[in-house]
Amino acid sequence: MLEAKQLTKTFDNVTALDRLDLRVEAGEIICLLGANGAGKTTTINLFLGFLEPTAGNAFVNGLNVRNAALETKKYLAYIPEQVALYPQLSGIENLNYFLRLAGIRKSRSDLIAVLIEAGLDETSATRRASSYSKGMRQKIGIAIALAKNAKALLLDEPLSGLDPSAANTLCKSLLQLRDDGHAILMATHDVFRAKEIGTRIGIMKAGKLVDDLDASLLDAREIEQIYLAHMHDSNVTDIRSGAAA
Ligand SMILES: Nc1ncnc2c1ncn2[C@@H]1O[C@H](COP(=O)(O)OP(=O)(O)OP(=O)(O)O)[C@@H](O)[C@H]1O
Repeated sequence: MLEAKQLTKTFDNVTALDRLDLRVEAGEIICLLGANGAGKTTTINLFLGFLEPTAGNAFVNGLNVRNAALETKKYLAYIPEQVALYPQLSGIENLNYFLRLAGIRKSRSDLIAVLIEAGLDETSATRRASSYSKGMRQKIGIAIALAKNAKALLLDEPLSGLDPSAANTLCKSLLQLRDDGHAILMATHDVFRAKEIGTRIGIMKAGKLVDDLDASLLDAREIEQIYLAHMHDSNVTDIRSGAAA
C-alpha cells in the first residue's frame, strides 16, 4: 500500500532521507523510531506529496506520488502531532468541512456515527473544537480516516503529550484500523507503544533506516536496547542473539 524505493531528500547540504526502501502492507503497522532529525517527518511528508524527492520514489497504492499527488491523497489520512481544527466549529462541523474538501458528503447522523466510532461521545461532538484536548482532536483525525475509508494512515508523533488513557485509546483505534486492513505508518519516540501496536519497527538514524525489527520477536526492553545500540554505534548482534536465546 505504501512503498518507498531508494527515497532520498536533501535540503541544501543536509541529507534528511538517504535511499529509504520501505513497504507498509494492508493490515500492518510500521512504527519508525529515531532521534530528533533522523528523517521520520521527512518520510511522511514525501508520502503526502508535501515534499518533492531529490531521488527515488514514494508510491501509494501503486501510484507514484510524484506523478499523481492529488489522486494518492484520496487513499491517505494524515494525523499530525497536533490535529488542526477550526476552533469556532464543532467536531461535527469540522468533520463535515474536511470531508467536503475531500468530495465526501454525509448526513449529520452519519457524521455523528463516525465520530462515535472514532471514540468521541455525541455531547463532545457538538461542542466547539476550541475546547478540545489533544486526544479529542486526534479522534476527529481518526474519524476523517474512517469516513474517507483511507487505505493508509500516516501519523507523526501522535502519542507525544497524550495522557496514558488517551494514548491507550488511540492505540486501540489504530489496532482496529489495522485489523480492518488499513496500512499504518507512524513516527514515534515511544518504544513501548511501538512494541505494543507495531507489526514492524524501523529504526532511523541520520536519514537512514538502520534496522527493521519484527515486533513479535522482541520485548520492549530488547527493542530499546537495540535502539540505543544503534544510536551509540555499539554492537547490536549481541542483543539480538541474547533475545533469540
Ligand atoms: N524544510 C527543511 N529545510 C531544511 N532542513 C530540513 C527541512 N526539513 C527537515 N530538515 C532537516 O532534515 C533532517 C530530518 O528532519 P525530520 O524532521 O525528518 O526529522 P525527524 O526524525 O522527524 O525528527 P523529530 O523527531 O525531531 O521530529 C533534519 O536534519 C532537519 O533539520
